[in-house]
Amino acid sequence: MELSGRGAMFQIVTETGGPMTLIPTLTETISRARADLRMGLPVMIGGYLAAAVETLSPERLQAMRALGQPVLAITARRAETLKARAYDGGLARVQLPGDADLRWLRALADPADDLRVPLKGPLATERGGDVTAHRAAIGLAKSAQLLPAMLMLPAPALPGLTELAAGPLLAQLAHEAAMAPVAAARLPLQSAENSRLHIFRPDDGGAEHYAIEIGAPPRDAPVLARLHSACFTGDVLGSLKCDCGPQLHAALNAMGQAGQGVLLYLNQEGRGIGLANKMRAYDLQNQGFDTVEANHRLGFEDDERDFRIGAALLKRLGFDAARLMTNNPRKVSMLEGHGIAVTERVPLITPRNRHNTGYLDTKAEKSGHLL
Ligand SMILES: Nc1nc2c(ncn2[C@@H]2O[C@H](COP(=O)(O)OP(=O)(O)OP(=O)(O)O)[C@@H](O)[C@H]2O)c(=O)[nH]1
Ligand SMILES: [Zn+2]
Repeated sequence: MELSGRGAMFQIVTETGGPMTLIPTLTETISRARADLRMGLPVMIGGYLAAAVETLSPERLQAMRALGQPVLAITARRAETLKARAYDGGLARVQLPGDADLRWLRALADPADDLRVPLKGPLATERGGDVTAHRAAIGLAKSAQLLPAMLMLPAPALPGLTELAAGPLLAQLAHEAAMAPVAAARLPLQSAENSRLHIFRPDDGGAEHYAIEIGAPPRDAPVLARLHSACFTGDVLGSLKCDCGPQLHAALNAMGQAGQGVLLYLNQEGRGIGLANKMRAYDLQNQGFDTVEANHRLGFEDDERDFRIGAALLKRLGFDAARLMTNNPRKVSMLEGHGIAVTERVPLITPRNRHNTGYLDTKAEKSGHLL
């Protein structure tokens, strides 16, 4: 490759790959795009200008409307609550009435006021045509833990906006991130003095995950293991609404007593929807919906977690078999499907109280938990 002065300088920096190595990869561009959406900046996806309704400003909405007629892409879950027809499989493209302002868009995206202001329709939705860009945009919003509602408008690329091709974005969002160990240190715990905390970092710019290794479990035997999804409210604040805090401590205590075990602390708060959306879900639960219905009304699936991470981390730590502490059969099958033999499911039953009993019943009735 011919190099200008600037390029030649780059080449000195890159020892092996040449100057192109300095250009962001697809994974890196996606990570940037997530940050853009969270800040309220639109991104370009497959020839569409795509903005997250949750973070869109009135000025940017006005600027988008000046360029043409946008549609609002929402999930079929959210469309169902809004009584809008979803012709595109898992999603719907809602047409914007001429007077639709940011308040209108937010009301469609966020179910907080659904009961107070029930009728948003009738909503007209589009059918036919290629929806790859819309699907990719919804996937990107979810992976940024934003409400899955994206304002979409075909537009020429604008300078400075992050640009992504729709098909590759969709494929990459389904791709498993590689986990690299970054640091580990001895960390004596109340439940087990002989413990180490390992930090793992994914290559996709996503959240770091942790492994607490108790004792020195032999790598050639099934390890007593728990995959624990982050729950700030339960783990840190001692919330009575769920069973997470008591489960975390019960698992660590059991491993401490056994003298060995591995607890993976996966930063998938709120079953993968993030703490802000979990609080939106709690607000809906206070209005009478159960934990599954609340997720659906927000436009999410019941469980948006990626349990492949758990299998990948166990493998990175050198284990290929586990005695898994869980009541969730999906965790067992996901591990088994990804190369970890589960030789035993160890139940992890914690006390009920008047605040968590409905939640536990719903997990048993709708999510197949063995409680
Ligand atoms: N969206 C949502 N997430 C919740 C709610 N209550 C708890 N959570 C989250 O649910 C997850 C529970 O994680 P785990 O205890 O590891 O998993 P589990 O599916 O309950 O399975 P077990 O291994 O049997 O505990 C955590 O990420 C919590 O933050 C809720 O009402 N809505
Ligand atoms: Zn919890």
